Amino acid sequence: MKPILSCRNVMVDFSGFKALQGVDLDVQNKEVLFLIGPNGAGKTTLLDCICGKTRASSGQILFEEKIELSKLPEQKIVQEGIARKFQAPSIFLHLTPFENLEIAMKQKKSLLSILLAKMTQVQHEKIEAILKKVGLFEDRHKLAGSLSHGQKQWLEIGMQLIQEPTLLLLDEPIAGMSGEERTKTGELIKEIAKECTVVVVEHDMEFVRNFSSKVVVMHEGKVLCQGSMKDIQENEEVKNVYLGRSG
Ligand SMILES: Nc1ncnc2c1ncn2[C@@H]1O[C@H](COP(=O)(O)OP(=O)(O)OP(=O)(O)O)[C@@H](O)[C@H]1O
Repeated sequence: MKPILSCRNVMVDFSGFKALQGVDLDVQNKEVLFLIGPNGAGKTTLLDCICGKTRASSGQILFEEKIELSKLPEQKIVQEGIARKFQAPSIFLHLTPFENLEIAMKQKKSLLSILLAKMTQVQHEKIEAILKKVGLFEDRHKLAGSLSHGQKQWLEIGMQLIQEPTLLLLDEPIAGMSGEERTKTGELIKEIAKECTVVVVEHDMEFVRNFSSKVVVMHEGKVLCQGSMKDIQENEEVKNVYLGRSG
């Protein structure tokens, strides 16, 4: 099977500091791939390179076998179907979940024109479907600022999903969440992966164990190893650099 995303020898140099030192990674269509590894391993930098926030100093990042992402501006990468959710939610707290999704759906217009413009029935239904998917339908008319931390994160995921991405990048999506919210987020990721490939940066090993289809371990700007969670846990190098001897 051809990978949906293929990174070859990707390097990032921050004024002499080599944050990525030749990353080779294939991501298959509709898999839930977890990127793990010690602090500073380069996980976030790799997501930044894929979505165009950071430029690779060399190497290739090929999307859908033909689109060279390392040459494209961020907005064009979004248009190609790659969505990125950052750690901190960037939702409008003084608007409702419904309105937030409305804005995300019509990204390029001004805030006022979006809220004044009439919505088609199809658009309305699309927003409602996303609200149901992320578990916010009941709360769709509350102020987003009054939602729990987990609900705010789900709203932001919904704002990415409404763009109908092919590849969704999530950076530590369960940070700060309660146990119940973590499980719901894992279930949501599994649901999303029916239609979209998902790459998740995560430190919580229980979460990775429960919801990953593939795990990639990064260390010092490179891929150290990859496989199932079981493969990873049995790998001696991974035990040494990350999971510890008891891991
Ligand atoms: N803009 C930057 N300028 C200089 N160095 C940077 C920059 N961004 C990241 N780094 C460095 O690059 C290395 C990789 O950082 P990155 O955030 O990708 O690691 P990470 O694996 O995501 O770590 P964590 O798990 O702590 O989030 C770190 O040493 C970091 O300090």
